[in-house]
Amino acid sequence: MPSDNTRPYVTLTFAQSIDAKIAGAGGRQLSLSGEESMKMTHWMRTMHDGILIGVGTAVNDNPQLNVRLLPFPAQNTHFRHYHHPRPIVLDPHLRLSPTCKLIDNAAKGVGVAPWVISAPPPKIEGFFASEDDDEKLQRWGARRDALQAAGATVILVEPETIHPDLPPATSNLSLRAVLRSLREKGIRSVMVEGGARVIQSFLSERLVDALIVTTAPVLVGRDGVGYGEGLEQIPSLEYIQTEFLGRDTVVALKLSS
Ligand SMILES: NC(=O)C1=CN([C@@H]2O[C@H](COP(=O)(O)OP(=O)(O)OC[C@H]3O[C@@H](n4cnc5c(N)ncnc54)[C@H](O)[C@@H]3O)[C@@H](O)[C@H]2O)C=CC1
Ligand SMILES: Nc1nc(O)c(N)c(N[C@@H]2O[C@H](COP(=O)(O)O)[C@@H](O)[C@H]2O)n1
Repeated sequence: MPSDNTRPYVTLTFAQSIDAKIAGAGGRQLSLSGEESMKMTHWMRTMHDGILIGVGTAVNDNPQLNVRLLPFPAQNTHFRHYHHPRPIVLDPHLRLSPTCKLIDNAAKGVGVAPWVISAPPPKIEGFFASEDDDEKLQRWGARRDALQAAGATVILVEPETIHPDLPPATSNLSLRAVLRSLREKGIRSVMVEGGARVIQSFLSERLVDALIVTTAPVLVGRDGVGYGEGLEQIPSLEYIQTEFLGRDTVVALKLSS
C-alpha cells in the first residue's frame, strides 16, 4: 500500500512470453494472453479507478482498455453494468490521435473518455534557447485543442528533471507528479498496463504496490520488445501467489519494503 494518501494504489500488470518479451519485432502487438487470463485482465480493469499506459502503446496498439470481455451482469439486480476504468495516457508531446478508439468508445458509451497527461514544451531562456520554441508550443496547443474538442481531458504535470541546472527533459513526465495529480482528481487505484518504457519507469522508481505478470507458453525471439534490459534500478520482489489460467501462468508479487 502507498505509505500515505498522496498517490493511488498502483497495480503494474502485463503479459510476456517465456523469453520475457511483451511485443513482437518493431513493437508488433501480440496476443500473448489466452482467453482465461485475458478475462482476468478485464476483471482487474473493472477493479481499478484508472488504467494507465504510455503513448507508445496508445499509438502502436490503438487499445480500448475497457471491460468488454466480462459476462453480462445478472439481470434484475441494481447492478446494470461494470465499472469502466478511466483511461490515462502519458503523452508529453500529445501524439494521441483525436480519432483513437479510446475517444471513439467514450462517444459510443462503451468506455469513459481518456485523460491525457502532458507538459507543454518549455520556453527556455539563455544558452539552451532555440528559435523554434514558440512554434513547438503553438503546435502542442493546437493538438491539445483538437484532443479536448474530441472529448479527451488534457492534464498538465511537470516533466522529469534530470539535473537542476539543465532544462527539463520533455520526453518523460515525472511519475510522482502524475500520481499525485491523479490522486487529487479522485483516482484511488490505477492499473498500469505498459508498455516497455512505462514498465521500466514504474519499477525503477519503485512506484508499484502489486505486480501481476501473465506468462504465455510461447517464445518471441531476440527482435521482440522486452522491458528488463532498460531497468535502471532493480527492486526486490516478494512472492505472493501463482495461478494457472488455461495455458498461462499468472504470478502475483509485491515490492519488498
Ligand atoms: N504484452 C503486454 O502486456 C503489453 C505490451 N505492450 C507493448 O509495448 C509496446 C510499447 O512500449 P513503448 O514503445 O516502450 O511505449 P510505452 O507505452 O511505454 O510509452 C512510452 C512513452 O510514454 C511517455 N512517457 C511519459 N512519461 C514517461 C515516464 N515517466 N516513463 C516512461 N515513459 C513515459 C514517453 O513519451 C514515452 O515515449 C507496444 O509494442 C505494445 O504492444 C504494451 C502494453 C502491454
Ligand atoms: N494482458 C494482456 N495480454 C496481452 O496478450 C496483451 N497484448 C496485452 N496488451 C495490453 O492490452 C491492451 C489492449 O487492450 P484492448 O484489448 O484493446 O482493450 C494493449 O494496448 C496493452 O496495453 N495485455
